[in-house]
Amino acid sequence: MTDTYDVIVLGGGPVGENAAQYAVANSDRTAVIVEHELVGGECSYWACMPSKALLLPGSVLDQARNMPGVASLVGDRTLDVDAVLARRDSYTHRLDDSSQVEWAESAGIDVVRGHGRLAGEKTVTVGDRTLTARHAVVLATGTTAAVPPIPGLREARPWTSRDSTNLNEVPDRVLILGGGVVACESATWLLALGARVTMVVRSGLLGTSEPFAGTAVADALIAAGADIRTGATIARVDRPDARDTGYGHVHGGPATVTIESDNGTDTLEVDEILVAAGRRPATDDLGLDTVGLTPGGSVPVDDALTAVGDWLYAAGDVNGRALLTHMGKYQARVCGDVIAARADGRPTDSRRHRATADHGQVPQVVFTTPEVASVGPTEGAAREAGRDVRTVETDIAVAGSSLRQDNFSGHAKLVIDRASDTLLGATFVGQGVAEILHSATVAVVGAVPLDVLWHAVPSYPTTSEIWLRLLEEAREQ
Ligand SMILES: Cc1cc2nc3c(=O)[nH]c(=O)nc-3n(C[C@H](O)[C@H](O)[C@H](O)COP(=O)(O)OP(=O)(O)OC[C@H]3O[C@@H](n4cnc5c(N)ncnc54)[C@H](O)[C@@H]3O)c2cc1C
Ligand SMILES: NC(=O)c1ccc[n+]([C@@H]2O[C@H](COP(=O)([O-])OP(=O)(O)OC[C@H]3O[C@@H](n4cnc5c(N)ncnc54)[C@H](O)[C@@H]3O)[C@@H](O)[C@H]2O)c1
Repeated sequence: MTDTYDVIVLGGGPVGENAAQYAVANSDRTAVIVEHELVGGECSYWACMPSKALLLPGSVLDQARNMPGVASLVGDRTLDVDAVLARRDSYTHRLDDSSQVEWAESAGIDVVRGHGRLAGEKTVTVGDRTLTARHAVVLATGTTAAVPPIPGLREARPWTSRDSTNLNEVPDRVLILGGGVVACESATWLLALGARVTMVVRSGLLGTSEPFAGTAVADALIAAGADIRTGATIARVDRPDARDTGYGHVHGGPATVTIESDNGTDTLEVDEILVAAGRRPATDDLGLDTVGLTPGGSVPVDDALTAVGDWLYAAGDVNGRALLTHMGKYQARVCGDVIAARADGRPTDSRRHRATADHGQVPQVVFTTPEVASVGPTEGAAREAGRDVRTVETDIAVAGSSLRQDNFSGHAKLVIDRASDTLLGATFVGQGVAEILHSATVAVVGAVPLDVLWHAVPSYPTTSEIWLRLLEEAREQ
């Protein structure tokens, strides 16, 4: 086994895999992925895949309940919890990464198990082994769940997203701390699986989205039974019988949680606490100090994903640019292309060598019921950035969306750059809007003028007809 590779990648999540693949593609370059847990990373086993597998059955049930001819078959039946969890397990391969390792090997990429650390320029240690890179080291170590320093919280062994996505039993009473994406998606599936949910939220839900998105999701969660405490935080937690029972099991006896809110102080007894309060970059123990970087924070990079010289790169969650799998994999493609070009002595000044979409062209879908699909800045963010914008918005119950389910409700908004009359951002809320997001992403990235978009005719009857309503509104302004 060699200890010298052209490219060394630390972290075998979706981003590390893609960076390695692109760096060696169509060449005789060698690469190794160093992974201390499972190849496939957070996304495959503890984040995107299990969460989406848990969410879809609830969404299908909701659609069925709103579809005459099907609703009477479903009645007031609830989800088959065992079947939902079994399907989730099939997507996470029961935490077995052998198929991902096989993929790496088939792509000519070695996998080394263990914790990797930088040890100076182009040098990585894994246990007592020292690896040397001829061309590049890529940091793709992702993030871990942040647990705020609230008295008694850490000692209570609360659930994090790893537990809620890998739940093996449904706690009866769950308190969720946070109002971001993890909190809203987890609340959606926990309610659908029969838990009683209280959310403790500092301000509104989905705070970085258009405000109507958070309101729609909050209304839906409340309708499903959630108790949402806004303007609230946890002051302390007491859980005398906290135990390490493993991922997705209730971590001991009940917890008493003291909640401070605009309405005063309240205590609540719950069976589990889910902390969904953001992420921390996995850089504490990565040897960043050996190359002049500061441990603990995100690794700053330029648009070529370069962190130090022309050899150290950071892609995906670890650089803090956009904590999303698709954006991390996009960065990995850019990063791999840059490594390949530099190794071959080719120029790196073309568009494919710059992760420009990171700057205000980031698409995201929140898979709640209703879904929230957005790209680019909100109106507020655009104005804060000094852009001169106009907006159009409308409720969506066009022919196509109304056909999807009775009582379809949804809302859409475009943020338009006044000077160029092109789209900067778009937000859609409603059942099934995830699949129309890419049309907006193409319009934003392509800077398509609205009078050109007018000629992109949506098919009838589809949810995409919302485009026509929005463009009509824009024309009338
Ligand atoms: C509950 C949840 C749901 C999500 N759902 C979505 C979604 O639907 N869509 C979406 O786009 N994004 C989603 N995300 C975000 C997504 O999971 C991340 O953006 C994505 O996993 C980032 O990929 P990554 O490869 O950068 O990091 P990770 O997936 O975190 O992978 C990093 C890898 O590095 C390894 N590692 C870390 N340090 C070392 C070291 N020193 N040595 C060796 N190995 C190391 C880790 O074990 C891990 O395998 C979700 C996140 C959460 C928490
Ligand atoms: N569908 C998706 O694309 C998807 C799904 C899940 C997660 N993700 C990504 O994963 C990342 C992490 O998600 P997240 O929801 O953990 O983070 P987040 O940053 O989206 O939300 C964190 C929430 O916790 C709250 N919070 C933080 N500290 C707190 C404290 N001390 N007290 C009370 N509240 C506190 C914040 O106000 C916010 O509401 C996000 O960047 C998200 O984009 C994406």
